[in-house]
Amino acid sequence: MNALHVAEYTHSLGLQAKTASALMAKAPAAIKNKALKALARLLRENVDALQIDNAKDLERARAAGLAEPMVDRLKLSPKVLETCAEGCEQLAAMPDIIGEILGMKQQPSGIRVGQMRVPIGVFGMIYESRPNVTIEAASLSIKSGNACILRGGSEAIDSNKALAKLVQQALAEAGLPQDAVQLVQTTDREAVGQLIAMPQFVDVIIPRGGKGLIERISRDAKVPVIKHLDGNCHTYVDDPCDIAMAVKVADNAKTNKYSPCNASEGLLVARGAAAEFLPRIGAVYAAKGVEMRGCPESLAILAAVPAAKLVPATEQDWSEEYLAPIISVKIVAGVDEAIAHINHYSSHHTDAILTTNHVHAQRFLREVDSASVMVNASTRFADGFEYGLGAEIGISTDKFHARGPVGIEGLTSLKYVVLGEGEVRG
Ligand SMILES: NC(=O)C1=CN([C@@H]2O[C@H](COP(=O)(O)OP(=O)(O)OC[C@H]3O[C@@H](n4cnc5c(N)ncnc54)[C@H](OP(=O)(O)O)[C@@H]3O)[C@@H](O)[C@H]2O)C=CC1
Ligand SMILES: N[C@@H](CCC(=O)OP(=O)(O)O)C(=O)O
Repeated sequence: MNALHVAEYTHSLGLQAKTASALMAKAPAAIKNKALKALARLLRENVDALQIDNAKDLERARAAGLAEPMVDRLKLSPKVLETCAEGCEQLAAMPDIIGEILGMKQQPSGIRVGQMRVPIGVFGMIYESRPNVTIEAASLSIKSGNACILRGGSEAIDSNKALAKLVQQALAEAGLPQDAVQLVQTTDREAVGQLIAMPQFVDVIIPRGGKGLIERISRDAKVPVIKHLDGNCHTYVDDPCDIAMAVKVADNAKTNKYSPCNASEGLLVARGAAAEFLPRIGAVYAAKGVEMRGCPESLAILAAVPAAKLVPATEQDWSEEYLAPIISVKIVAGVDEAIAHINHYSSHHTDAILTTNHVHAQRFLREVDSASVMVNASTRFADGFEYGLGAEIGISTDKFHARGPVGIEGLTSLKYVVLGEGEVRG
């Protein structure tokens, strides 16, 4: 496709989405739930076929030398597909919030004023090469009565095309417009440029990705944006803290999975806890092959850990999102320095304190300026499903409209509803 064809193609996706969105906005809950249940069934019926399409993506990715954590996120294993199917069923079982009226109150003039929850309309989403996101985004879009245009990562194109076909089949089975969920079928980035510049069709753009994507969106978007960007997340081990718990949580926060945006990339340790904590977490990371990029003081302690991969940290490391078996390690004086470091270097995604001091915990929750702030829990929990939202569009690193994991509510807005009996303003 040349640039002109990409523009025409993206324009047609926009027009179709806009038309479908009007039908989705008034679709009854039972019909939307029928589509979600049909999608769950189709995912289960097509596990083998989906593996074949996914294998094409995996083969290309391996041939291109994609890093193992990135290959891992590309996989559509039967387990991943079952989780997607269960997610659709869970969304179907959740109450429909579209059309609900909140806070209706009579005013001195006699009119009653409340707010009605309505779909946003059409959202365009650009996301990484993780094909299960196609199902999470599609299912949330259906449940929230929106239409969407999905542009997944180019490495996942075959998997995404196969999944999008099933989504459209499910929509058709339920009698909903197939164009309510459309996948951009080309990997040409020109389509991204078009998608973010069609305010006549697209109400909001959700970019889910790293720094290259941020730059493009900031430069070219003509549509409102809810950013879902990089995660330079921290775990701060306080003094005092339960050291055994801190080792378990800091291990999970880094090594449970390396590619997600909610994995911890920085480990801060209070000076008073370092002598006891660092050798223990150092041994765990060493056993898992995690490289530790430390400040001089932390390296002096970690040097005693057999087989530890130690590298002196540079200034750049404090800002780095590795998405790999690497973590930066810094000893800080205490909670004040930890909060200051996080507010300076973190990407305001998710940060955690591990402590037994209530005042320190409260200060961390109030003073750390991130979308999720946690006490005694792994940053890996920053996820819509884990937060009880059923599924997630992603983790918003913006402050407006939606912040943190975004579920159904994040895809809606509230409009004012005014009910009168002929009142006029004096
Ligand atoms: N906050 C959140 O919810 C989430 C954030 N992330 C973040 O995403 C990043 C990891 O994913 P990664 O795949 O490396 O992210 P990228 O930003 O490289 O890619 C994400 C998507 O953006 C597209 N893209 C990237 N740059 C451009 C550009 N200049 N113009 C047009 N499209 C572009 C990619 O397309 P193409 O395939 O063509 O490269 C892909 O579809 C990490 O920073 C991670 O934290 C990941 C998941 C969730
Ligand atoms: N909320 C998700 C994070 C998804 C995420 O960041 O994905 P990716 O960057 O593709 O590895 C989870 O924890 O499963």
